Parts: sequence; C-alpha cells; structure tokens
Amino acid sequence: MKQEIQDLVNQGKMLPLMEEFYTIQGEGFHKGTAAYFIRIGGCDVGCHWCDVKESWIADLHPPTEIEKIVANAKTYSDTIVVTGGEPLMWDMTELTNQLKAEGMQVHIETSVLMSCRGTWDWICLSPKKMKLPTEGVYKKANELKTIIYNKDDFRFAEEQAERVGPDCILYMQREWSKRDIMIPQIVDYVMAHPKWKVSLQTHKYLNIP
Ligand SMILES: C[S@@+](CC[C@H](N)C(=O)[O-])C[C@H]1O[C@@H](n2cnc3c(N)ncnc32)[C@H](O)[C@@H]1O
Ligand SMILES: Nc1nc2[nH]cc(C(=O)O)c2c(=O)[nH]1
Ligand code: SF4
Ligand SMILES: [Mg+2]
Repeated sequence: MKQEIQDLVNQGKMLPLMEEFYTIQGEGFHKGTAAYFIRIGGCDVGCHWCDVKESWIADLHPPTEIEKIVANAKTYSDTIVVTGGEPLMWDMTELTNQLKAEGMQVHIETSVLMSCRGTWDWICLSPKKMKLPTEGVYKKANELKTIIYNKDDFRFAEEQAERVGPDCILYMQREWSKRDIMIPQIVDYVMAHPKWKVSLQTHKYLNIP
C-alpha cells in the first residue's frame, strides 16, 4: 500500500472496507431491526470458530474513503452497524462523526472495545479469552454478547458479566458449529440464571446476510 494511503488509513480517513449490506440485525438486543452493515477488514484476535475469517487480513480489503462509505450507507438506512473484523483496530472517529452528522444511529460489534475511538449509540461487546478488553472499557457496553462453544464458556461469561455496568444486557449466543450440543445447555442455564438472555443469530435461520 502506498504510504499516503496508509497514512489516511492510520488516521481513520480511509478504512479497509470488506463489504456493506442492508439486512436485518440477527443478534442481540436489536435483532429483528433493519440495519445497514459496514464490515471493516482486519482482526488479530484469531477465534478458531470465527464466522468471517476472510476479514482478518486488512490488506485484502480496499482502503475506502469515509465520504464514500457514508454517502452509500445513507441511501439504505438510518441504523448502521459497524462490524468486522475488529473495527476498533482502527480510529473510527471520522466514520462515526460523519454518520452522526447525517442523523444516523450508529452501533458497533466489537470484541476489544479498547479506548473506543468513535461515537456510538449502541455498543455490543463480545469479549474473547485470547484478547480481553481492558478493564476500564467494560462499563461502556450496552450489551454483553458471550459466545458459548463449550462448558468453560459459561464460567467465562459470568466472569465477564461481573465487569460490565448494572444496565448492560447479558446474552449467551451459541457458537454456530456447536449449536446442536450447546443450545439445550444454554436453555437450561438461562432458565436457572434468568439475568441472561439467549441470542441466536436469527439471520442464519432466515438465510439472509
Ligand atoms: C464476526 S464478529 C465481528 C466483530 C468483533 N470482531 C467481535 O468479535 O465482536 C461479530 C459477532 O459474531 C460473533 N461470532 C463470530 N463467529 C461466530 C460463530 N461461529 N458463532 C456465533 N457467533 C459468532 C462474534 O462473537 C461477534 O459477536
Ligand atoms: N444479519 C446479521 N446480523 C449480524 N449481527 C452481527 C453480525 C456481524 O457479523 O457482526 C451480523 C451479520 O453478519 N448479519
Ligand atoms: S474477534 Fe470477531 S472477527 Fe476477530 S476472530 Fe473473533 S469473532 Fe472473528
Ligand atoms: Mg456475522
């Protein structure tokens, strides 16, 4: 990549755009709501069951001007979900400022939350054991979406739930490939611990992106 383009990406004036699509939010609190998804490339967390491994290498996705992303998004929806990859690998200030200036509701799907560069109306935090969010950021999450792949993930979910704020909504989402084994366990767990809710990736059952 040319140095001047790399500089613009580092400043968040361009972002490696993997794909954009208008669909129904399938997960968590806003499931069932039409939203325009902006998927930014690049992730170094390395979940072995990741849905979108094609997103991991940022260089495979074209650096794209923020103005172009925003102009396109606003023709589809006033609810935007920024996802990835791990969107907070990048400075999201410019993207979220421009989306907010257009009056849009801006949501994020993130595993790290980091210093949270950007302005968000809704933050979905999905922490991963391999790369935990830093302690200070948990309180910013509006929802905590834990992924349940095996029994130890119930313990991890409870540990993560102790770090978020009192109003944060708690979800358990079965890892897709383990759905037949883990859904019955999650159902039993949530009935025994009703502070949790179930999240199911409904888009996969609806056969939509
Ligand atoms: C692809 S990730 C992108 C955003 C960010 N990297 C993250 O992990 O939160 C979007 C959401 O999908 C979840 N996810 C990814 N692969 C999954 C799978 N195989 N089964 C269930 N949920 C999955 C993640 O935990 C996250 O909540
Ligand atoms: N419909 C739909 N809902 C989603 N919620 C979170 C997604 C993601 O990949 O971040 C996702 C996705 O890929 N599609
Ligand atoms: S953090 Fe998110 S994008 Fe990165 S590997 Fe894990 S699920 Fe995939
Ligand atoms: Mg997805």
